[in-house]
Amino acid sequence: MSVRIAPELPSDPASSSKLTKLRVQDFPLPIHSHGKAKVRVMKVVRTEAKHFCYEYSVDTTLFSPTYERVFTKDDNTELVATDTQKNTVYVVCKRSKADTPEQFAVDLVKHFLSEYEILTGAEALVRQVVWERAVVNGEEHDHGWIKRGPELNVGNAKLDRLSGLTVTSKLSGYTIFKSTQSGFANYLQDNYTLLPPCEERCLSTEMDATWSYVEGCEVGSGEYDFAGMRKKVVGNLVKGIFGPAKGGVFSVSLQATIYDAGCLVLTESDDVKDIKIETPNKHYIPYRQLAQLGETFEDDIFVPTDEPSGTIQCVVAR
Ligand SMILES: O=c1[nH]c(=O)c2[nH]c(=O)[nH]c2[nH]1
Repeated sequence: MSVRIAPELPSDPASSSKLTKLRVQDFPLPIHSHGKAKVRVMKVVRTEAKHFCYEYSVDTTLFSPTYERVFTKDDNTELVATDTQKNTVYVVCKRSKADTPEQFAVDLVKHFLSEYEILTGAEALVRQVVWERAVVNGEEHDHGWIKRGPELNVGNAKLDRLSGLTVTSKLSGYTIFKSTQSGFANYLQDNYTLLPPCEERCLSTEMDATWSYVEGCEVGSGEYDFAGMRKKVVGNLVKGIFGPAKGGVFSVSLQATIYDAGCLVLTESDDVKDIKIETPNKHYIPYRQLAQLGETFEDDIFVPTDEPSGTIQCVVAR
């Protein structure tokens, strides 16, 4: 019978005969971290009456000055492997009662800091896929879901042992279209300008909006109503961009419109400290060649283009 003998690993990696480094000089390492990106998890919560589903893609990042030795000294002692971070996402998802990406992010960073003393900070970025309950014959389905568009609800939590908890919320890929009540005129005209001014155009964008919370908000309490705040912020962004349901509001530029919408958010939500709004301007170009094809352009046939796009963004802050 043959006996397998485990190969002896050198206890001091430096004494190993393996070549592990080529550098001839050490330099400072002012910034380092490690984490796992895009850990995908779907959680299904089943009640008697109906089911709920939560799909997330999570990035984790861990911070510890002690981990400098991992980079510089070939020393992996006490390193929380990125594979372990991935497993943690599944375990915390199982244990957590979170029904928002923000709360799941908070639960994750609290877990990391309470589990591993060596860490000085942890960050979790949680992107939630927006699954909408299907409606059949006017009734909400108990277990059928539909996903529309690239929209994501995102929560980010960063917990630092010294500076505490910071949470931000983000709506990404929110695609909107106005079929009127938009124009663009009075901009600089020079030898490079071809765009004709207009008082009537379509306006479209795939918006990202990121908001942070004023100090004193109990975002770490486990009870904060992130979902309610998201509904209010998104509602005011939509109101700011579209205006009243009958008649709307005129946009003289995307710049003016997103500033207006940002101000509305800050006025209506005392808890929001600032909001960053990013709006790539997706152009719908009038198809005037219709005339050459025996038809008339009546402000009705457009060519959608999203490349190149305008990149219009601002931060509105208190
Ligand atoms: O709302 C707009 N803002 C711009 O800065 C711009 N530039 C452009 O070509 N079209 C538009 N539209």
